[in-house]
Amino acid sequence: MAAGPRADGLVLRGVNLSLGDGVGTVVALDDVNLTVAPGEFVAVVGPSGSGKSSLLAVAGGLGRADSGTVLVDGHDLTALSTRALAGFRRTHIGFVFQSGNLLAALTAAEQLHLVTRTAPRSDRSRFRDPHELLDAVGLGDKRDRRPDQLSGGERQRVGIARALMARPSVLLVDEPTAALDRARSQDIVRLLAKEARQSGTATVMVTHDYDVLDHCDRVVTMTDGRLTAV
Ligand SMILES: Nc1ncnc2c1ncn2[C@@H]1O[C@H](COP(=O)(O)OP(=O)(O)OP(=O)(O)O)[C@@H](O)[C@H]1O
Repeated sequence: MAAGPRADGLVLRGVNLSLGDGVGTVVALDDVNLTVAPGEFVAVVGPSGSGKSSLLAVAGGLGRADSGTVLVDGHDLTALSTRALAGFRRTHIGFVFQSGNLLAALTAAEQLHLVTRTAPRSDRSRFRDPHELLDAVGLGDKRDRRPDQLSGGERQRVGIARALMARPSVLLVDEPTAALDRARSQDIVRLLAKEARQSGTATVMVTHDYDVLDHCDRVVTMTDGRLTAV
């Protein structure tokens, strides 16, 4: 695997991305530069359509930039083959989505165990203990519940725990509080801040929720594909 210059956490340098083709082309990312240190918690705000989801996709290797560099723990994602990128993503990058994206038939503990079971044997030693992790996110007593037996905030906690199973270097979080009331939103973002610091995970959260920004170390704004510090 190609290693770039040593740079822990997440580094985006001069990243450009256009989407669509012909007359419909949109510049989703325009010379984006962003560094998130291990343990740092950065929020990304900005209008709808400004490129926030594109930023998470490129930072997490779900999509490829047209140009520029994306480093995760010093590894240049742009230099990896599609196959190598999929393996790297599984062990180094965690994703948390708006709805939690849980499997309806599985209990909270089973959602976490599944991550271990579907991973190659060589990756298994790095995983955290599902029970300890569910304790850490405040769900120790609800580990045997399925998603329909959990509240929205609890489902989101399971999603966060699942994303942290492989001890990722980078955690990418897309609007985690969109479906939650104010008190639960505060709890969830406080949990993300605590986990970022304790586990040293470089964490990026896209949000429209200005009430939760106090828990973040830094806030950056996307406007028309350009990133600026607040
Ligand atoms: N597959 C696509 N083809 C063409 N244009 C696209 C595609 N996906 C997104 N876009 C456009 O790229 C721009 C950035 O979209 P993106 O989803 O990154 O914005 P966003 O800030 O996450 O928006 P929101 O807050 O509404 O989720 C928008 O103008 C969007 O319309």
